[in-house]
Amino acid sequence: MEKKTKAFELQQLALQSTKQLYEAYTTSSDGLTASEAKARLESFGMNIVAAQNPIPAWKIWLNALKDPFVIVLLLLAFVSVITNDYEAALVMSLMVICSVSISFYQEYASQKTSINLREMIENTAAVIRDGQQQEIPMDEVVPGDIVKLHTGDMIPADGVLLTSNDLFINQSSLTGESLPVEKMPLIENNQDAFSKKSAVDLPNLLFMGTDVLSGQGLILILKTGQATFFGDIAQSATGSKADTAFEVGLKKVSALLLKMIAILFPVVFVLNVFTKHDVSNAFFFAIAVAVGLTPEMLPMIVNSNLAKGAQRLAKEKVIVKKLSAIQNLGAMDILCTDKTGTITEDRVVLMHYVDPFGNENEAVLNYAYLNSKYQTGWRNLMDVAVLDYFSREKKQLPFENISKIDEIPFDFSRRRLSVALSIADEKVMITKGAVEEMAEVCDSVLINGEKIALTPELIEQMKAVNVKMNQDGMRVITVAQKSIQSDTINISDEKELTILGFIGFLDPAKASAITAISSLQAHGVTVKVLTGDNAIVAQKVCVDVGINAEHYLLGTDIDQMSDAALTDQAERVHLFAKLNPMQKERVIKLLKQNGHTVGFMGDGINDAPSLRTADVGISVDTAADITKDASTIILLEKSLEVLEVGVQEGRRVFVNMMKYIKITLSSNFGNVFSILIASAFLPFLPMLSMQLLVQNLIYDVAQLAIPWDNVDPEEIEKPVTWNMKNLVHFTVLIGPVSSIFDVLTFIILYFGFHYNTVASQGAFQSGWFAVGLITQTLALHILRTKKLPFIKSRASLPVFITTGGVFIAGGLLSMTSLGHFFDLTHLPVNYWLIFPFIIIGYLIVLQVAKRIYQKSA
Ligand SMILES: Nc1ncnc2c1ncn2[C@@H]1O[C@H](COP(=O)(O)OP(=O)(O)OP(=O)(O)O)[C@@H](O)[C@H]1O
Ligand SMILES: [Mg+2]
Repeated sequence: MEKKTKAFELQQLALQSTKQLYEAYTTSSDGLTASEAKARLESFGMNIVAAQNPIPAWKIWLNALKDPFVIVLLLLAFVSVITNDYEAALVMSLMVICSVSISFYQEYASQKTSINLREMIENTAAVIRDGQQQEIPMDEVVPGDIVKLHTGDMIPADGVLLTSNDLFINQSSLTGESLPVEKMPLIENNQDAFSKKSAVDLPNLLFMGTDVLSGQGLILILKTGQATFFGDIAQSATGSKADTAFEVGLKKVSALLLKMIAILFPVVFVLNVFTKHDVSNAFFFAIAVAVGLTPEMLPMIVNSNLAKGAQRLAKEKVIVKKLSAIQNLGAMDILCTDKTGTITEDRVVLMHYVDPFGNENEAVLNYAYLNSKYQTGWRNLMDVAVLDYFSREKKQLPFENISKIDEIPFDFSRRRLSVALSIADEKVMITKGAVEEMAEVCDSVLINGEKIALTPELIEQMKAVNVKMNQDGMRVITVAQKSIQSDTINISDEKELTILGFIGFLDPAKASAITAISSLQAHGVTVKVLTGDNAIVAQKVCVDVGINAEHYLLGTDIDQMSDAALTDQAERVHLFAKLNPMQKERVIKLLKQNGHTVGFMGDGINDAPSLRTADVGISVDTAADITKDASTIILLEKSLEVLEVGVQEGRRVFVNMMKYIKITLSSNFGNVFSILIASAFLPFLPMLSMQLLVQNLIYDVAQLAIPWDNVDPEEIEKPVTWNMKNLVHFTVLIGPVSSIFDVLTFIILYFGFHYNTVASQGAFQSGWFAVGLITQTLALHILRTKKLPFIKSRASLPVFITTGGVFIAGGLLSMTSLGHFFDLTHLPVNYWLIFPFIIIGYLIVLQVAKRIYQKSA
């Protein structure tokens, strides 16, 4: 309903004249004043949608309270109060406070980290205020602002178009339609046609969440933030990126555990009712068992691991926009990258301006300069290089009276850029672009001021000039021109052009790319180059940085291949040249489908679709807004070296998270057996619900240190991926080891110490409490590494500290009167003499089981 009214309101506004709108919004073509803008920001609020708002602290507290562990504790506390056991109630309340505080803190801190990181990469909008154009953070745009739009910009908020120039918008986030839509302002003679259209189809309405594919425009902002059309759908749009393989695996594990709990709960309950004839105790015991099996720490450990990793990466100038991207970074086994700025220097330099035969020619430079200077689309490295050269060499144009008539912006399928100028009253169209695409639209060449029709010989001669330049690693662009009559130009005018000559840019391989690429390859990441440039230049650069580019595929080649054929080729080929944005994306999609975790690194607006499709989209801070928006990782310095560091960190995070999951899953699996056996045979509960919960809490706190743990270098040598089969195998093999020693403990306590009556249950429970706590904690040290624990691989100090904490807590509870709160009793000295042997026996068997697992995995 609300969406409808929003649309309706926008529609009504869109049909008003500019003058009416200026009045309604008390603004003008000079924009708002700074003070007015400030006042509006205060009354309308920041230009952000609710989905981007941080979760308020009270909600995080509430979420922490919703934890099953906490609920059971509260329930037990409540029962304790009813049964007048105030001591127990007090203890349980303390535990609740402790647990809730920890999870609140973790959750709050990871949210803060991710907000801080996001703030480091800011999108800006070009607003006109006080008659001046200025860049302001996009979230400070207010209704009434006038905003200038260019190729590659995101539309900052909902607005109405005032003027436009070949403006094409991608509205797919709103409509799902991926074809570009042309937008134009309302003028007298299109009013009728406009009034019949729905809001999204109105050519003069632009919406937040969409972006400029090409052209320019000027818009008046009507609605900002949550009031925008996008406001309501942002939630689903931002959350739409598919789960990472890790997240999928995590969900499977959680589902598995839930199933285990669902089956176990009734079984444990019924068994204990029959054997102990105490319904309420049996019920609470079953609940405590269920709580013990719930991996309540899982989200917390995962989040704090990721936040920790993101902070470390930020120090390396790698900004992670979405925390879960770190998992994919660690799992990535193919990195696709564009060429310019990634494996070549970030600066392209103009080196040559030559006529069709390769002789230096000032006219070629002058025309190239005019083209770059008067185009207003996205200015890329090559345009910058032309302008730089001109000013650095203090060149002067030999003409006067230049005015601009029109332009056709660059796009990645034409690979050309045209401007129409009037030079001393003569109208010319100047076009520059990729050699192959220019050849299609030129029919003559200018040689010594003379226009000569193209002949096969001439074409051969020019090709030789190009190839020579390409082989030297130079990218070449053709410059051409023709006289025109009309005052507008469009794509169909790009024909019958006369070639003036070529400009050559030096785009040399980066020295640092060589080491970075070999190191990535050594660590199991294959690097592939996906470029829009031609094959000869790209091949040269690939050879320079150590990428095997003997075989390559062109955009035109892959268009003729079936998905299956291309998948097969894409596995083997490392260089793809002359690709348009859609072709780049297709290669990535197919590699992904073939089971790889694929990263893509690019900085152009042509890279946005690929960045979105890749498992990890990597871009740079200087890239266009839509490019940054499509990426999950932003490098503050564009270099493959920091990426290498990022990959290592991603793997480290992955390994640490996996540790927790493996250990938790296997120890839970083992506990299931122990509890079933104890439930069936003992005349009393093997442990009180309270004791189970305390044990659980202590153990959980100990695991909080895992994100700070060391990782063996061998474990991050290769990409790390989720492997469900190995995980199940590990669980089934390792889990029962603890059951064996639990049962051994039961036997010792029951038969050796004769704790076999309800009256002596306290001692029995205390005995198992100590064994369970210590074995689970030490298991962490054995299972955290593939190597010999303590000697060949040592945990980090924080892990040792928390482990020590468990020992102290366990000792205090077992040996001092503190344990009485939980009905734990002192055990005879004899038991403590046997205790170390149980523990050591367990550790040895566990180490052996781990070895067996490794041999078989
Ligand atoms: N501003 C421009 N004017 C004319 N032609 C251009 C311009 N920008 C790019 N081209 C042509 O289009 C081709 C493809 O563009 P570009 O090199 O930016 O693609 P890409 O896929 O991003 O490649 P890269 O891997 O080098 O970044 C260029 O090789 C060049 O021939
Ligand atoms: Mg590029």
